[in-house]
Amino acid sequence: MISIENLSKFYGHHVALNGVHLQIPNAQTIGLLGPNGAGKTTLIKILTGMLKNYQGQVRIDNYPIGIETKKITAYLPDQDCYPQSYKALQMLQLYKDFFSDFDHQKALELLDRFQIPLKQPFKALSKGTKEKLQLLLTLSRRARLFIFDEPLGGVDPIARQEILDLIIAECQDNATILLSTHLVLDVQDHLDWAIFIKQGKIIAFDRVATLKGEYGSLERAYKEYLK
Ligand SMILES: Nc1ncnc2c1ncn2[C@@H]1O[C@H](COP(=O)(O)OP(=O)(O)OP(=O)(O)O)[C@@H](O)[C@H]1O
Repeated sequence: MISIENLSKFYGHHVALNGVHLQIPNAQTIGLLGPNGAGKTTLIKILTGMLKNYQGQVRIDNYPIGIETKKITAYLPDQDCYPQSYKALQMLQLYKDFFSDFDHQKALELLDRFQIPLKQPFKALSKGTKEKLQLLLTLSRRARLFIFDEPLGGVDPIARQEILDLIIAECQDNATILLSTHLVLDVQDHLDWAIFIKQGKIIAFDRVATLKGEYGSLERAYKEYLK
């Protein structure tokens, strides 16, 4: 699904990604895990076409990053990208107008399921509610690749599990999910694969079942690899 060869990214003299190689399989849920400043967001920005100035080869579904890859990739942008005065139903309309693969009915059902207030503008929603709304908009696209950069930080633990279950359900429809998070404990039972990244280098890329078998838990493996 995602093929990355010898990818490096410099910000001035600072190296954010350093010779990254990754072959990410189709229809799997992959955690992108690493400490602050490891290069996770930089990698995601390259995959979503937001960063263009890099060295190496990156392909999604055999296409170089561009219009074709953007069509099949649903990415959760940060909150600043949203019209702050829009209410939830206006957000749905915006997505419907913008993305031909947007499933409006599914989004309506998820609005109800997550009890998103319909009368408040985006800017008046709590942090966690904003995150839920953004997530459900992203998940309502019929994309082949979903990329989430730290989607769960403001969400309470019960909703977090519900959202993770929802994300995983997408994968059963043959989508690939790349999820960057610091919440290793919360996601460890939801992931098929884990990428450990540190200082711009891939430290490990393995099946979560293998890592759990070897270290007892994904969290322990994370600590061992990234200490
Ligand atoms: N626009 C930028 N200009 C200069 N340096 C940058 C820029 N963006 C990121 N960096 C640097 O590149 C490195 C990787 O940053 P990145 O945001 O990709 O890390 P991250 O793993 O997403 O971190 P976090 O978990 O804290 O979000 C860091 O050292 C960061 O300071």
